[in-house]
Amino acid sequence: MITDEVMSLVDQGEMLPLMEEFYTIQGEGYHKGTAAYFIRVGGCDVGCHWCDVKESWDAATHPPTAIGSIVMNAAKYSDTIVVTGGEPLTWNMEPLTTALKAQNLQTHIETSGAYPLTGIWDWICLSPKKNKLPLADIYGQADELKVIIYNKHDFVFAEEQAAKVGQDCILYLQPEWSVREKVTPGIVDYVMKNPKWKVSLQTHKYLNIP
Ligand SMILES: C[S@@+](CC[C@H](N)C(=O)[O-])C[C@H]1O[C@@H](n2cnc3c(N)ncnc32)[C@H](O)[C@@H]1O
Ligand SMILES: Nc1nc2[nH]cc(C(=O)O)c2c(=O)[nH]1
Ligand code: SF4
Ligand SMILES: [Mg+2]
Repeated sequence: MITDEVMSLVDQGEMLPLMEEFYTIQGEGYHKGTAAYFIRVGGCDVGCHWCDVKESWDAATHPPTAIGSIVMNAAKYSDTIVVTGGEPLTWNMEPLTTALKAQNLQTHIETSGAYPLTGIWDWICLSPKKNKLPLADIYGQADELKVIIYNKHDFVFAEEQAAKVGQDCILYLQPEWSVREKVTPGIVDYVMKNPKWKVSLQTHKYLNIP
């Protein structure tokens, strides 16, 4: 049973519903190919029908875990920590990232931006979703924009989202995994015609690693 005290610590971000943590290679986006320790926090109500971690959605199925123990594990493995989910911004990321920075770790986040940006981040990967758009404030903070391409309209959505980020934000189109064979030729063609975009692949899935 989860006590009121634990619920209050989760509300403050001192504990987080931890789904899994693993040391792997960042598979996607700007830092692809770089070793990093992943912290996957449960809880997401954005509801992408093609989400590749639906098991993360229900926060109640993931044990509230003290951030001290999460950080202690992370520091053993890597100096680059990727916080993902689920939707990590469901929770207050201030305590976790403050503790990671106190250990001199680089903090990266993978987020849909659907909830207020909390925490101290060295790298923000914003991956906007049509069904729950990012809040206005995060666009100017994003270091990379990673739009998932599932169908043709997603290119239109990608341009709408790119119009909102800062000048230095790096722009990626990433095929939705289940339709990758169908959509990848269109992405290749689009990037050659619109070279401000780059292709991002989920390289960890090709490498058969987490
Ligand atoms: C599982 S999400 C978790 C973080 C956050 N909720 C988000 O969506 O950015 C991590 C990254 O995987 C991407 N992603 C999820 N399912 C995918 C799929 N089936 N194919 C390609 N990318 C996917 C998301 O867009 C996001 O960039
Ligand atoms: N290797 C690897 N790289 C990733 N980049 C973003 C991921 C995520 O699920 O947020 C992810 C992931 O799950 N595994
Ligand atoms: S926002 Fe992220 S975790 Fe949530 S459903 Fe979409 S891809 Fe999955
Ligand atoms: Mg993933």
